[in-house]
Amino acid sequence: MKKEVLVEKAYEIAKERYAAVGVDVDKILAKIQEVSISLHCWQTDDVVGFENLGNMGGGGIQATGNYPGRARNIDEVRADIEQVLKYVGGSHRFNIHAIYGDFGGKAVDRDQILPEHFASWMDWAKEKNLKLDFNSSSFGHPKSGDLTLANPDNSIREFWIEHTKRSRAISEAMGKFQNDPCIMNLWVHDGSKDITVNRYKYRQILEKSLDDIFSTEYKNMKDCIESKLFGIALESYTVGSHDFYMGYGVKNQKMVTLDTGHFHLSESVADKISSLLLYTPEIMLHVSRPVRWDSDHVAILNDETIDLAKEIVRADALKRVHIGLDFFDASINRIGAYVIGIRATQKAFLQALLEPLNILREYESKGQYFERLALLEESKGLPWNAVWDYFCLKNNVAVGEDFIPLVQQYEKDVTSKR
Ligand SMILES: C[C@H](O)[C@H](O)[C@@H](O)C(=O)CO
Ligand SMILES: [Mn+2]
Repeated sequence: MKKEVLVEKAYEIAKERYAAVGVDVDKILAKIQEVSISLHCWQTDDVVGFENLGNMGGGGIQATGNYPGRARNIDEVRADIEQVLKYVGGSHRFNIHAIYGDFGGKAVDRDQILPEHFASWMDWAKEKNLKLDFNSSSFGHPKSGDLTLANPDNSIREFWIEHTKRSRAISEAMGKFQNDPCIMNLWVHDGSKDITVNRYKYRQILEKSLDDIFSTEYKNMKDCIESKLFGIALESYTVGSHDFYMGYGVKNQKMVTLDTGHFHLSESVADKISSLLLYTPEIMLHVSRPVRWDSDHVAILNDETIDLAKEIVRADALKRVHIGLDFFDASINRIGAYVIGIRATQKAFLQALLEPLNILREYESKGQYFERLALLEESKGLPWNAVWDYFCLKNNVAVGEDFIPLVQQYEKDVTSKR
């Protein structure tokens, strides 16, 4: 029997199976189609960028591995992303770091970047039906050091404030161009390798810098601020900790970015969703996979990602939570890495949407906790994968593992020749 027919048959059976627990699968299919994911640009090239200043590395992050074929220029990034998009259903976004500007071979320092350096990205995104998001870049620069926006040295701090203000202006230009708010993430690695006796002082400086940066109001961009547990070589102290940004975000009604790799490994990021939703307008996610530390492994369909998606759906917050990816694995085929991570994130949200929530909530309201636990357990085995396959089929993208040979072919034809 043809695979298409099998997928359609399985979908019809799944529909009935889900209907028995009160879930309308056709409606869920329409919802998952709307779940948009912001694809990070930096898995294409191991977070190097195109600044022509000589990326210094460092600044709290590090891509590991040397799999051949990383994108070496903007055209290769675009070609790779276009390839990735062939294997994922739905319409998505593209998230650019400031160091990926189209600088035309010139050395443009970070306090000099302008919207025009991103004009070709805007045109490309429009052509590909992608909306853009943006990030200021504090790492990999001679002025990165241990401290940027929290630096007591005026000239260094002002340099980074200027960079971040310009990044916001670029985000505004992108948002206006695409007629949809561009979300700008601010993550700085600022911290200390060893014990510091100035925790309060650096946080005070960071707060002042942020107040200055955010003093310009924009209509077409939204800010989000990302904490971290620690950066590489900055293990003892992080100025922008979760507590810091949680406080800043609540006080100033800014979006907080939750990167799933930025917490203690046994800490539940999913559990943070409902608290943040009560006190901040929206949330940004960086879906990642920490292995023992913030290792930025490719996102997979693990309990953490499923729980995160479930908490968002249970809070009816799909419109208030923006889903971005953040992993950079340089040890495997990079196009394959994207496809796995995007599809895993979509699958997690599909599972969340298929949860028989009405019955589960009814049980809970009546104190029927055995029944609640039993249905939670049984619903893990409901045929969500038949719905997933059907979603892929309807979107004309590879069903199941069929994308593996396609990614291999692109490697053979394109990336292996770089
Ligand atoms: C390159 C990204 O901005 C970076 O990964 C940041 O989001 C982060 O998570 C740092 O650990
Ligand atoms: Mn991140």
